[in-house]
Amino acid sequence: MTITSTALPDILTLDETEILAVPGIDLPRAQAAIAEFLRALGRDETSPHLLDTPRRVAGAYAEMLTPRETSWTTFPNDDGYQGLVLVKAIPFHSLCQHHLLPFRGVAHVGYLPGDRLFGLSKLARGVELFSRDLQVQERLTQQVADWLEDTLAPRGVGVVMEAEHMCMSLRGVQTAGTLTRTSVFTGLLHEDGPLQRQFPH
Ligand SMILES: Nc1nc2c(ncn2[C@@H]2O[C@H](COP(=O)(O)OP(=O)(O)OP(=O)(O)O)[C@@H](O)[C@H]2O)c(=O)[nH]1
Ligand SMILES: [Zn+2]
Repeated sequence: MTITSTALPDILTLDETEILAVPGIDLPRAQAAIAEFLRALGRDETSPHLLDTPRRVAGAYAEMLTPRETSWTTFPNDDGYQGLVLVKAIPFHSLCQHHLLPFRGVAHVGYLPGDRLFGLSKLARGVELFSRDLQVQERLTQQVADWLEDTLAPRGVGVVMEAEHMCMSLRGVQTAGTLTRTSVFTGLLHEDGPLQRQFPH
């Protein structure tokens, strides 16, 4: 069976068998835990309306915690391109480690190439790789920046993420629409200047 997301069609198409194969995810156990969770919330998980819900919820969380498999091809910078490579407005979603609720928004990821280049799609895949986890936005932003540094040894990296946290929108302080912006700039992008200002702000 194929699980697809209509909200973010570009991001997810995952087969349930892939989820079962992810180390650390025990789908039947998660399903039993959700049934117990429903009972603890005073809901009758045996009612016809909820019969399939534990399976669906377990599958949904497994999907949200599983990045798609990919290869991480890099290319030599044969033409000696020196300018900024910047992919803007990459949609992403992650799960807040405090409440297990989603936060979602856009990431702007760029680097000043050294000897090697990434295919552009890999910048979006890198965001996905670290966002399919229990996260805080600060760590997620730092991890994407560190991964680019470690993989490409570029002359500078910039990662800007802007997201709405459902734990702030739907509960607690209930400030729907609030956006949190985090950013990491390294190397030649570290100093605020014309290069850094190419990132949306
Ligand atoms: N720094 C940071 N905080 C986050 C992130 N996601 C959620 N939080 C915050 O984590 C905090 C958890 O605070 P607690 O006081 O332990 O939990 P809480 O009682 O549910 O907090 P309230 O949301 O204020 O009701 C909250 O202030 C959340 O807004 C994130 O990505 N980064
Ligand atoms: Zn939260």
